[in-house]
Amino acid sequence: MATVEPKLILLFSGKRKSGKDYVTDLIHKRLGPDVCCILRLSGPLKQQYAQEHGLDFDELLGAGEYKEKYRADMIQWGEKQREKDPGFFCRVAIKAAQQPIWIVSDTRRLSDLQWFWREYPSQSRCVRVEASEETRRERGWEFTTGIDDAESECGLDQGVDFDWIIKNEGDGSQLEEQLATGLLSIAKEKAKED
Ligand SMILES: Nc1ncnc2c1ncn2[C@@H]1O[C@H](COP(=O)(O)OP(=O)(O)O)[C@@H](O)[C@H]1O
Ligand SMILES: C[C@@](O)(CCOP(=O)(O)OP(=O)(O)O)CC(=O)O
Repeated sequence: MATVEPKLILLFSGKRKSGKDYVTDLIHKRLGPDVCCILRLSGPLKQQYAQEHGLDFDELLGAGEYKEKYRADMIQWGEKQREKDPGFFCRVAIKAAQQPIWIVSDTRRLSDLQWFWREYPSQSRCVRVEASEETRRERGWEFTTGIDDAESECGLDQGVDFDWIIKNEGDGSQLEEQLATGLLSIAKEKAKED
């Protein structure tokens, strides 16, 4: 398990090219590396997948064609791991966490959220990053059968009452305002609960 008990965990999800990494990087810069860390469930998945398949881990972490080439097979491989142990990637991802606020940038399945809700019920908040298909296409997204209609992309489309929804359209000119008010609102609500 993690070496520190978190005060707040922001569980992010969103469709491909909705801006999960972009938004979580902005929040990380806003709060600072002493206060928060970004954790990725896909990190340990890609590392083990790369090891088992003799692939380049750094390339899989990138945003280019190399990752997309192996995405479908990584999804299937990852789902087989999750069937055996739904919390495996969550446990590995939080091991390095030292800061009081955790930003999990890439939850995709109810089993991901359920693990955090079970292990950290009072600290976990669900955040959804949304962008129109037009905006996502402008950022390089193309609908891919077997990926954009599968659990990896659709697993959290229903059944989640999100604590915060971030609209990340266009150049995101409204983004900074949303982040300021959203973070303040979550902090205030958490303080009332503690
Ligand atoms: N508000 C924004 N303004 C400018 N560029 C953005 C914005 N949101 C996302 N992007 C860009 O769009 C691309 C996809 O964003 P990313 O965060 O990687 O999406 P995801 O992690 O959801 O797949 C990246 O090149 C990123 O820099
Ligand atoms: C097999 C994956 O973990 C690959 C995820 O890679 P990224 O997290 O890099 O994806 P995006 O940022 O949304 O483009 C997805 C899964 O179903 O576990």
